Amino acid sequence: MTDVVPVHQTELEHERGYVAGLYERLDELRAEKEHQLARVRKEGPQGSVQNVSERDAFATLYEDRLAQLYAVDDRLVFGRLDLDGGDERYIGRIGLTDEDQVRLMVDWRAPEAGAFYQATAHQRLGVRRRRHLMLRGRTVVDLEDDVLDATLLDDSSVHHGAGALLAAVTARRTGQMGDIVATIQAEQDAIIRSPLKGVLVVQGGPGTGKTAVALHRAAYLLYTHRDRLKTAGVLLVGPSQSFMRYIDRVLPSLGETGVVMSSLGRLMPGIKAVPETDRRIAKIKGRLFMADVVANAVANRQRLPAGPRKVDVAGTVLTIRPKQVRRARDRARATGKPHNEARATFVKIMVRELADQLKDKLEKSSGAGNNIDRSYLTEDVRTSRDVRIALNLCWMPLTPEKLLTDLFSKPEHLEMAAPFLKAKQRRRLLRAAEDPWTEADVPLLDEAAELLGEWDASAGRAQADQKAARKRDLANAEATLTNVHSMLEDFGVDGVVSAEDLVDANQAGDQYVSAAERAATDRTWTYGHVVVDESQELSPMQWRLLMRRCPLKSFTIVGDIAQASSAADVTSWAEALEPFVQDRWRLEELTVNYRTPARITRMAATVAQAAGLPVSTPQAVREGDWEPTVTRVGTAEREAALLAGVAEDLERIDGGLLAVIAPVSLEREVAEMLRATYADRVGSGGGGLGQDIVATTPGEAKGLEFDAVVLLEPEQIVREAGGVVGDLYVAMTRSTQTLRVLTTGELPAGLR
Ligand SMILES: Nc1ncnc2c1ncn2[C@@H]1O[C@H](COP(=O)(O)OP(=O)(O)OP(=O)(O)O)[C@@H](O)[C@H]1O
Repeated sequence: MTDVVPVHQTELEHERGYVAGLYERLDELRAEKEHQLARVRKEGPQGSVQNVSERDAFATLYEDRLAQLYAVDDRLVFGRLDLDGGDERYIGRIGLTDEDQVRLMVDWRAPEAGAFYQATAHQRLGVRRRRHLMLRGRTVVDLEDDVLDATLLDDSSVHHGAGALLAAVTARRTGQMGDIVATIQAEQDAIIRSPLKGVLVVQGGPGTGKTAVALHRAAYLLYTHRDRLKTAGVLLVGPSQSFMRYIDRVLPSLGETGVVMSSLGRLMPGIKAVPETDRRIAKIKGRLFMADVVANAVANRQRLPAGPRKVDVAGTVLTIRPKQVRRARDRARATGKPHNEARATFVKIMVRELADQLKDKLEKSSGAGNNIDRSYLTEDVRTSRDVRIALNLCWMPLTPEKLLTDLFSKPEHLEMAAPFLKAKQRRRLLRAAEDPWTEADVPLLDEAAELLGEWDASAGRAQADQKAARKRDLANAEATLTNVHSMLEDFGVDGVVSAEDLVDANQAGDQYVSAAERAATDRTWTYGHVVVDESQELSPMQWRLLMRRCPLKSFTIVGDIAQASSAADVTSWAEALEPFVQDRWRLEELTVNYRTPARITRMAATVAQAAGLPVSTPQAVREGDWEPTVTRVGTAEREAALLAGVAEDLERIDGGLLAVIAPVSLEREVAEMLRATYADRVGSGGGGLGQDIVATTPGEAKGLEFDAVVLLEPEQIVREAGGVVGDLYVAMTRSTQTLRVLTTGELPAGLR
């Protein structure tokens, strides 16, 4: 009898040998870069300015490359293609060549790697066999072959494993999202590699890999369109800080660090907004008419005095008349500049007119002729405290924060700016001046910043100077690049470095900041591409802000319209996008659920459909081991039932991650209950180090996943969402293994 193990073993040994070679090369490259970096650093700050800045530019390049080489260590290689011509092609996180430029491994994003994800038995794309390599540490521990060429089926080297995809989707969750680079499915790959231009909407039910696809697409676009995107950058927007923490390791593991990641609450540099807990407020602040409210609020800060106003200029009393202010105001507004910048025009006109008035008065009182120096008079007017106060009352320089604080804390300001809102709606918007900014305020602050412009006109000039200097530097850098071309080639980075890289590196020496870092701190930065996750949640005002961040309108928008909470207030992508791009967007759909077992998706879909949500019948990759349960208990028994359920589920998931998802009003109580038994094991969001139990809410759990979910009081969750079932649907679809529903009251339709 022939034993199958030796054949498998032979193949395994073969792959181990090859993979060891790849790691050897990786180590070599690291050592090389370390050495080059040390050498450059050792040179110290000598030589001409140009030498010093060239040295800094190289140091930064080596540091970036080193960071990338270190980030890709885990599962460096994951696939092999056997091609018709007899060639073998290894697919991994980055491309590797040996000293003679012979290719050892292809970057998964390169066109030559596409077949790894796209080839099927029907459309082989020249592939005879696709092999998945499963690694632990640096060792290949298993193989899995997809045979696409039927003549290979009897080949003894073919190995059918347990299924790379199944192994990936059943792996225990850690509270941190991992990449899916080894098992991207064909429908996902087509989206990841879709062209850069235009607006791409990716619609998919829960767990279909929308977040994973969004992240891999960001990495793919940066790789494929490096020239265009390296300097402008890519912005990735997610719903909350806990979500951003959940996904923040994925891009580095794909060797990419150039993406600016931001939650909706952090899109305005310098503002750390908290979630808006009152959905009614979020809804009002999210509507597009708020742009008019903000514009009105700005216009209302360009005021006419009620009557003539006397001002003292160096002992002479002058009069500021409403008519005069109106004229100056109209001319300043006609410049089309933002408030703070147009103010300079307003002040200039007023000062000139007052100086004329002063001149007349002085001449009249002294009887002197036309011989008073105008510049002295202008200076007198300008430095008069009375004049300064009077002009400020007419046209005060403002920050976005000050404008909105006044707007929402002074009822008369709000009434003037939003006369078309009902009194009840305006009352709802009022807040104390010291209240923290919420996510719903961020687009309004951004709108205000846009209309107010730079605080100080000289800051605008400084920016223009900076731009001119940058242009000069770019020209110099182009010249430098030509000189160092051959040097770069030696280091294997030619083409990776651009003139912009050199300028950036030159600008600040050790305080070098990448395009991504600069973009993250500059509100007016415009990106080359924007990826938006959980985008069904965005309000029209949030869309408006994001559209401003990418005038080229190059977007990847992923989400599930059925998961929308009530605050988002949209029922279709067409409705959400129409105001900004009309019908110029394309739709792709993801149809397979990789997260949630079929038993759970069926129950969640029933609940969604009972509420009239347009949820299609889910297709899940596995059935799951445990039937979801729904239990009704008396209020007095709720705690005991919860703790018993948690204990049982923890045992089932054996070291995995468990979440109790509760209505917002119960979250704190639930966290305390859990802490009384599990102490430090209890965390929030996606959990933390050593925390395998999480107390959370449907809003916070959006986009995250857990091995077990215990869901408390579903009817109350629906009530808190203003009767919309989206949040409950989100909560029910977070689990990778078990779902347990506990209620003391009614149950929503579909769960009864
Ligand atoms: N091709 C794949 N191979 C392995 N795992 C995958 C694949 N696609 C998705 N997954 C896994 O399925 C889970 C769900 O993916 P993801 O969070 O991206 O879904 P989603 O569509 O954004 O979900 P939701 O809208 O419910 O938040 C993740 O654990 C992800 O790693």
